[in-house]
Formats: sequence, C-alpha cells, structure tokens
Amino acid sequence: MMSSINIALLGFGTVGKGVFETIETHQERIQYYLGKPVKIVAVLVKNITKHHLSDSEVLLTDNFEDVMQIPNLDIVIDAICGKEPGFTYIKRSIEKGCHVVTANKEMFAFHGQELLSLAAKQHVSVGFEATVAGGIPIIQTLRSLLKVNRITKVEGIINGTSNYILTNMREQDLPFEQVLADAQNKGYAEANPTNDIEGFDALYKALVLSQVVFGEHPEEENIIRKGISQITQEQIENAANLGLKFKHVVKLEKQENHIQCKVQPVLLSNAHPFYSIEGVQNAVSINADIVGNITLTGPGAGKLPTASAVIEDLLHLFEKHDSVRLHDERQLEDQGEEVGQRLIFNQRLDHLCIVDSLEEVEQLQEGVFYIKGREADLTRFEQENDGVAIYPIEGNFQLLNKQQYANIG
Ligand SMILES: NC(=O)C1=CN([C@@H]2O[C@H](COP(=O)(O)OP(=O)(O)OC[C@H]3O[C@@H](n4cnc5c(N)ncnc54)[C@H](OP(=O)(O)O)[C@@H]3O)[C@@H](O)[C@H]2O)C=CC1
Ligand SMILES: N[C@@H](CC=O)C(=O)O
Repeated sequence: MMSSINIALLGFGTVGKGVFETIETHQERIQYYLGKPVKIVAVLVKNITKHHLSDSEVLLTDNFEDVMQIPNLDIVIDAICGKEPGFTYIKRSIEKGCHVVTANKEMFAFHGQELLSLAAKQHVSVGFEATVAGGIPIIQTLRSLLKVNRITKVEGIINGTSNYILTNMREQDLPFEQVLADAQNKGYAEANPTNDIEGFDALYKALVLSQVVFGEHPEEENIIRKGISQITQEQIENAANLGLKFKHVVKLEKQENHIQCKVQPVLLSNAHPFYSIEGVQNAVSINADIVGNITLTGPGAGKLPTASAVIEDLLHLFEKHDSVRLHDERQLEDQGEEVGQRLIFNQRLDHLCIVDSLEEVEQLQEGVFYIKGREADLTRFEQENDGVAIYPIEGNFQLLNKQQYANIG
C-alpha cells in the first residue's frame, strides 16, 4: 500500500476546519505535487465535547501527548491561538522531527527565530505564510523572490477585522459593536478581538515582517501601536465628507540606526493605493532598491484564504526544485509527456535515465521519487556526487538522499 504524509492538526476552529476541508477537497492536486496522499491523522482541540469528526480513523484528542505518540508523523499544523501552549507544542513537534506549518502569528512573532534555528538543527522546515495577511503570499514573496533587492520600507493594511469594521461603519453606517460581532461570526476576528481592534494583531504581523525583511525586530521605543476602537461613526462620516477614509496601516521603515514601526489608523485620500482596499481585504506594499514598489492585495482573514496559505506552505516544505514546480500541470497538459519527462529529468534524474514516460512516475517530492513497476535491476543505485540512491520500497523505487539511504542501511 502506498504510504502517506501524515499530519496532526492543532486547533479545529476557523483555520483548522479550513485546512481540514481543503485537504479533502484538494487532495488530488496536493498529491500531484507531493507524490503521496496527505492524511490528517489527528486533531487536537481544547474542548473535545464541542467537536465531532466524521472520519473515525482520525484521532480527536485534547491531549497533546497523544499527538506526540503517533508514529510516522510528518507534519504538525498549528492553528491554535496565543504564545502558549503553541510555542511548547511546536518546539516539541520539531524535536520529534516533524515539519511544522503555523498560522499562529502571536506565538511566531516572539518565538519565530528560535523555532527556525531549532528546525534547521533538526533538518525540518517551518512554514509561516499564514501568520501575515491571510491569503496574500507575502512571506514567500519576501523570502524567495526578493533576495537581492534591498527592502527599505514595508507598509500594509494587515488586519482584516479592522478594515472590515472601518469599511462597514462607513458604507453601511453601522455601529462599531455590530460590525465587530459580524467579523467574529465570519471568523475574521481573533479569539480575543482586543488583539484586532487595539492593533496588537497587526503589530505581531509587523514583527514577523520585520524579522523577515530586516532580520530583527524594532526596539520597543521605536514602536507605535494604536487600534481603531476609539474611532467614532461621526469621525468616519466627517472624513468621508472630505473625501477621506480611515485605514489601519502598518509602516515598517529602516532608518539610519533603527527600524521604525508604526501601527495606527490614518486618514487617506483617493490618491493613496490603500484607499480602495475595503472590507476584509489586506494590502502590502514593498519598497525595494531594484524593483521599486510592489503592492500585493488579497483577502486578509477567514477560513479559506488562511487555509490557502497553510496548504501552499505545506507544499513548500517538500519542494525545493522550482524547475518542476513552475512548469506545473499547465505545461504537462499543453505539451504532453515530453515536457513532463524533461522537467523531471531536469529535477535530478538526468544522469540516471530510469523514467521512460511520465506514467511511470507515481510520486514526486523533494528527495523522494517513486517509479512505478520497475524490477530489481535498479534496486540499489548510489550516485556519489549529488548523494542520491535508489532503494526499493513497497514494490516501488524511492529516490533517497544519502542520509536517508545510510539510515536504511
Ligand atoms: N481566523 C483567521 O482568519 C486567521 C487566524 N490566524 C491564526 O490562526 C490561529 C487559529 O485561529 P482561528 O482558527 O481563527 O481560531 P479559533 O478560535 O476559531 O480556533 C482555535 C482552535 O484552537 C483550539 N485551541 C485553543 N487553545 C488550545 C489549546 N490550549 N490546546 C488545544 N487546542 C486549543 C480551539 O479548541 P476548541 O475548539 O476546543 O475551543 C479551537 O479549535 C490563531 O493563532 C490565529 O491568530 C491566522 C490567520 C488568519
Ligand atoms: N484576526 C486577523 C485574522 C488574520 O490574521 C485579522 O482580522 O486580520
């Protein structure tokens, strides 16, 4: 039987449910890229009596130790709230040798660097795309696509709840409390909505961004944090009469000797690119020395946008070879097997020449490569230079890295 990638999901609220459902609805696409079925084998919650899972094979538990006892656990997804117990759980997961994907920005803002260092020692990866701006792929953009550019400034509307409240107070003339309750019902607001409306959530995201962009946090004396809770309907209306809108904006800027971080409501005219960012939409604008200005916009909170960030992270844990990932199915569909074959060879097998057609490839991921129905002539193949070896697994062949090969013996 084909083995699977086994996942434990911590938290089964807005984000956890979104991830669970997306793995079901998009299993085929995920499997195409990862080369194996992806299975949620356990779900951790706080109050087990609130929950029911239709699949009785999935362990539902309120005890983290149950999760740590699962053999062959590959990935832990963190969709719970707050610094603790999130930090302890993620640390333990990494120590167990699991990859981690987290949406928990409060935890990651304070412990991200430590977790990334620990993960590097344990040879596992940590994905944290979902910690900033919901569905906008800002972390990957900054980390993978703007490496040579020197980034000088990042600005953003990065709290969906605040933008949703300000938009609806203005457009619908609704009171603050009513729109906040609506944002909570829609799953945008944090378990403790004070984090949203007082600017803490946006600050946590700014701290993650600062670490990614500048390699450090701003000093406390260089941080301004204000929320939107004091803005009245009357002020919003007066501003609107002048053609202005309140927006909750984060600004991170490298000064000569320090990083300045401002998280506060500002009044914008229609000349500003954030003027038209409404509702739960977020926007992040990057100033960099080569490219100039880039602005990304998209849904900043909610079940599926956040699940999207988590699931895409999950793929990145395993994918290191852009040549395959960039020319995905579209190329395969457009140009047939020839291209697929070439891409696979480009990935790492050109010197081995063991794939005759794409149909033979059963699973594909970084370091692990299955070829269907081949006999034992390639049972053990060790490539000295780039450290790969072929070893038979469950009747298929798997391409392993040297370390994995050595472990099997
Ligand atoms: N909502 C959103 O749009 C986004 C949220 N995030 C982040 O994702 C995380 C989850 O958010 P969200 O899904 O909205 O939150 P919810 O409040 O909807 O869900 C939280 C889940 O975590 C579980 N949980 C809480 N504490 C513990 C604990 N100590 N042990 C085990 N389980 C626990 C809860 O269990 P139970 O159900 O039993 O109470 C619940 O299932 C947060 O860190 C949030 O900041 C990130 C991006 C967007
Ligand atoms: N509460 C957050 C959720 C996403 O990070 C928000 O409203 O932006």
